[in-house]
Amino acid sequence: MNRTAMRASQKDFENAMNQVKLLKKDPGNEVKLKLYALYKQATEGPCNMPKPGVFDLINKAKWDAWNTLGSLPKETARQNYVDLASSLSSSLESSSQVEPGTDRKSTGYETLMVTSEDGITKITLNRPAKKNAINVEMYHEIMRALKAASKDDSSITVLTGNGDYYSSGNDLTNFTDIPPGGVEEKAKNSAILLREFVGCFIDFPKPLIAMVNGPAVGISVTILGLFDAVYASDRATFHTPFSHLGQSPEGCSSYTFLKIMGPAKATEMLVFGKKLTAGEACAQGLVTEVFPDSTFQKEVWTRLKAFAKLPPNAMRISKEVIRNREKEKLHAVNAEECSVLQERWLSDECMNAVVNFLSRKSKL
Ligand SMILES: CCCCC/C=C/C(=O)SCCNC(=O)CCNC(=O)[C@H](O)C(C)(C)COP(=O)(O)OP(=O)(O)OC[C@H]1O[C@@H](n2cnc3c(N)ncnc32)[C@H](O)[C@@H]1OP(=O)(O)O
Repeated sequence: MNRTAMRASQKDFENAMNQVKLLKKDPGNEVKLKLYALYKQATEGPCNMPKPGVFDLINKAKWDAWNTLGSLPKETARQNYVDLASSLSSSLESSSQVEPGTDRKSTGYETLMVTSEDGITKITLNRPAKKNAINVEMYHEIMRALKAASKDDSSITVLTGNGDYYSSGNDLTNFTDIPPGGVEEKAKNSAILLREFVGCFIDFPKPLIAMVNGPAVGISVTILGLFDAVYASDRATFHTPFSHLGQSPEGCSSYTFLKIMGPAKATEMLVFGKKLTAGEACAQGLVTEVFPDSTFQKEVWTRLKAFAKLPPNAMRISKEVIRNREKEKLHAVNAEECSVLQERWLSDECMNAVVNFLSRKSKL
């Protein structure tokens, strides 16, 4: 077909936008910038935004991508958007089809390893090169894995990390993927995602145990207050640097941490970002027990295998008795924390912290 003769209709364009929303795999920042630029060119014409400041990295990248399209006609931009979306959905869909019998096929997860054995479902955060930072795909996969574990025939569920970190918390590049509705829409979508994610931990019906194999940051720490037991290697640290990041507590920690360690110690962690060693976290009640790193895996698995032999219904009902009267309160706290964060994510304090990390000017 002669491509220059093709003209994508408004309907084709809308279908292509839906196709992009439904992609199962992240196409990467470069492609997302192209899509953004073509969308803006197709709907508004040539770039009409003032050039953002040099430190406003995210908006600067978007401005550059749009501005590069010069005076490309709206119709051509619309056609190019449709072509790009269609090539993405075929290439990303086919690359997600793997040979039968491979690990990926057997687990169906991109960012996790999930195994079930000896009555224990083990969910391993598996982005070691990124210190197991939780990207949007991982949030969804953890929720999917928890829902599956709540229904499988295992008695207990374990969450741990692959590599030297347990998790470095929220993947800060999540903030760079801005939808057409802008940063407000991004903040709203993130608050919805976070609320659903934390809700899965509040409602998880079986004993849920964290094996904290190394440093833990941000949301990977706060949700520990919703686990039934937390075993830590003596290499682990616990760090919630929300003020440093212009953010505020989540994971119900504004409630659970106060109950667990009292307001003074909770404030040191949640407001002043004090990093705790595993020993300190244990002394304050956030961690159940600390093990030397050299024997951590062996000692904890021996214990977990013994737990998994206990009658599963008794364990489930005991958890219900212990936790159920708190559930309503926890959901209310979760909702409130998410709504405060939705505002925080739009603040200069938060945006500057993210830009500083992404431009490699800061680390925790
Ligand atoms: C949508 C729901 C939102 C829920 C709200 C959640 C809030 C939080 O979780 S707040 C906490 C956010 N986390 C951080 O601020 C941690 C940022 N990371 C760091 O400060 C450091 O990376 C480190 C201290 C965790 C580790 O430092 P280091 O040992 O020097 O290792 P690298 O920095 O070289 O990291 C290797 C590699 O991994 C990338 N990475 C690590 N953490 C994150 C992260 N949280 N987000 C995105 N990327 C992360 C890092 O950029 C390196 O990548 P490459 O340069 O590509 O190798």
